[in-house]
Amino acid sequence: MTDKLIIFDTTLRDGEQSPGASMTKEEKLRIAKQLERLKVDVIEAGFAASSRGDFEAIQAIAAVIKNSTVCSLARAHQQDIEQAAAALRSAEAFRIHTFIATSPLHMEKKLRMTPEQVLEQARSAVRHARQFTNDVEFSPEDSSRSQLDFLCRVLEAVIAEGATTINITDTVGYAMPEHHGQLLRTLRERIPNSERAVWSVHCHNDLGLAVANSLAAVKFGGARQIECTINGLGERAGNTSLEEVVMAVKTRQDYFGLEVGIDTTQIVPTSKLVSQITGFMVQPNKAIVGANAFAHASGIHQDGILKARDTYEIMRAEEVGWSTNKIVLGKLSGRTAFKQRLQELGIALDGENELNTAFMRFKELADRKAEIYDEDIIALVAAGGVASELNEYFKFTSLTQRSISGEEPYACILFTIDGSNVTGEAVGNGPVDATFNAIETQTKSGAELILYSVNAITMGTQAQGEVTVRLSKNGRIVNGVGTDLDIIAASAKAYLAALNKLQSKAQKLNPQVG
Ligand SMILES: CC(=O)SCCNC(=O)CCNC(=O)[C@H](O)C(C)(C)COP(=O)(O)OP(=O)(O)OC[C@H]1O[C@@H](n2cnc3c(N)ncnc32)[C@H](O)[C@@H]1OP(=O)(O)O
Ligand SMILES: CC(C)C(=O)C(=O)O
Ligand SMILES: [Mg+2]
Repeated sequence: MTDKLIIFDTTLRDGEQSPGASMTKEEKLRIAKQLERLKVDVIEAGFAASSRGDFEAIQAIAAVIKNSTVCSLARAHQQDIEQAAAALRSAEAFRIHTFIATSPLHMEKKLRMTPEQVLEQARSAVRHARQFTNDVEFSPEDSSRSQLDFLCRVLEAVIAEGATTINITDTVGYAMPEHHGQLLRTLRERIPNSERAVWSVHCHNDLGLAVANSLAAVKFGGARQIECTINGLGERAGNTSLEEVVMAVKTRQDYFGLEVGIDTTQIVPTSKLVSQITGFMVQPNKAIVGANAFAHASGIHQDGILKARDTYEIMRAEEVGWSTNKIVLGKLSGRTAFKQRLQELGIALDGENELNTAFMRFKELADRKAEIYDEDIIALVAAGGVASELNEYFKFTSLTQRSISGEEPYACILFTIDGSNVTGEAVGNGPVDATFNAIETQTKSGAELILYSVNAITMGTQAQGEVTVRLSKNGRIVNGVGTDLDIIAASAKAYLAALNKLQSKAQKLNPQVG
């Protein structure tokens, strides 16, 4: 029978130790329910003794989660362990996770304890935890900088006291994959009662090696539990990322020979939820859950993908919860991808010559524009050239805007319509509303605003703001994006960009419009 790899998620405990990722009880509960849908084996819900709020969050999670074991962290202290047990009491299945540092540095400088005192405290913590549950995990903190002989003594002692999981930690992300795998193997070989426990790893990403170290511990050290977090959230540079280890073990089943119980189609929804709640954006090129993880921009790859997805995809986007992979049209695209997109848009061109002409126009446009959207292609084919696409019909010039407490915000915008200067003035419920009203006094588009979102694309108070505006008119929906240091000016640019798209569609349907 194939061995199972236990997935222990610590997004709600170590993940929350990320500066800025603190979560409310309700937010933790939402994430815990999603982790249960993802079918993680163990949810570390928090550190019960750390605060009243965390205690209550663990209690609330323990009360509703039925299909995953719920766990709380506790120092090797009687009171911490009792708090953990009290918070977890109503869970269907629960685990107490107790820990104490075993490295010379931590014992001497932080705990100010002798190794013998640490050994005794570890032993009595596990003994105490076993009074509340048969499921007790013990972590020697800073394992990778601990002395092997001492580690063996402590671990043999805690297993004898009834610890059922032994979690080898790389607390500061110091380990190297080969050594970490070797460490696990040596410990399991040297400790006489090692077979009585499940061996686990908990790695940090300070050198970007958390996933590699975890997988090495599984492959070469016999670890059968990985501690990880969604999006790799966690203290400092974060923890092992759940999505990466799970997909590595699943995609390379031939190499690992292990099963995971995770419903991988829930990976992307979980990643999005955690990102939305914590406000930590996922970088576009992040493995598995980044927006570009299944996107193809270059012609040779697009051609390969359209002929056989396996050429450039080792996993299916759908397998991890994306609706599909993406072919992004741009200056590196080739004829195959362009032709395919025309077909998807229902545009039939007459023979290879027309296709070649359209493709040349597309390349010319792509050289000047980062990404080519469907509206661009429609306009490009309809207008018979690229010129109309590149000339912005509505073009931003400048904006004056005033917001004074107690007064209605006012905006005055200068822009061009088909090359002629116009000025619009209006008030509104807020500065953005006033700006959009001012634009409408001149364009009279009557379009409905259905989405407005702001993103900071650089850091700090000098951040470039990126605004997306989605407009709807006569059943057509378009997005406009605008960037500026001034968020209101970015909003105006985004609104005008969306109007340009509506305009180019209208021109295609009725060339007299405008
Ligand atoms: C590697 C990790 O991720 S460990 C988990 C880290 N997570 C957290 O620390 C988040 C929650 N922590 C907290 O809310 C607080 O630190 C508390 C409530 C746990 C403790 O608060 P305080 O009592 O004010 O102690 P403080 O945080 O200042 O110092 C920690 C104390 O715990 C001791 N300690 C640290 N780890 C352990 C341990 N595993 N077992 C026993 N004692 C420990 C330290 O030596 C120190 O003791 P001292 O006060 O006698 O010097
Ligand atoms: C408490 C332990 C498991 C930990 O988070 C670490 O060592 O990084
Ligand atoms: Mg940690």
